[in-house]
Amino acid sequence: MGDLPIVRFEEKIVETVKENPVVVVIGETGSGKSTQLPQILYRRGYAKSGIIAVTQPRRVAAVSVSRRVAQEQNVRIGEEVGYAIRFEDRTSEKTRILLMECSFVRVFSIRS
Ligand SMILES: Nc1ncnc2c1ncn2[C@@H]1O[C@H](COP(=O)(O)OP(=O)(O)OP(=O)(O)O)[C@@H](O)[C@H]1O
Repeated sequence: MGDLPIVRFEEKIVETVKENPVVVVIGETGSGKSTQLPQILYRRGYAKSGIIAVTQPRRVAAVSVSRRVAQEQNVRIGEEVGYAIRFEDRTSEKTRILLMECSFVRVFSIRS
């Protein structure tokens, strides 16, 4: 989605992430924070030694955003892009962008 507002700030975001352990990105609803930020970090190599984890407040949002990201990456869910919600783990060894519901984060980090 090259025309989403966040894409214009890619260089600034990457630069800021490089220099700071915690970065807060504020943007309008639909500006691309959930779908584009993980893809920006992914193409800049941030998943080489781990997983880019994205939290969503609700299960349905975790599934929907992961579907969107998988579609944009042209992969199937459970491959490079997956999601983990209660009672459903659609990840694999290949997964590098992981969408999860907030309440699942603790369980997942204990399990990994
Ligand atoms: N599953 C989907 N199917 C179709 N379009 C989608 C889907 N998910 C997101 N989009 C589109 O991609 C754009 C970016 O969505 P994204 O969720 O990344 O925005 P956001 O900045 O995280 O919004 P919010 O602050 O509401 O979470 C939106 O304009 C939306 O229309």
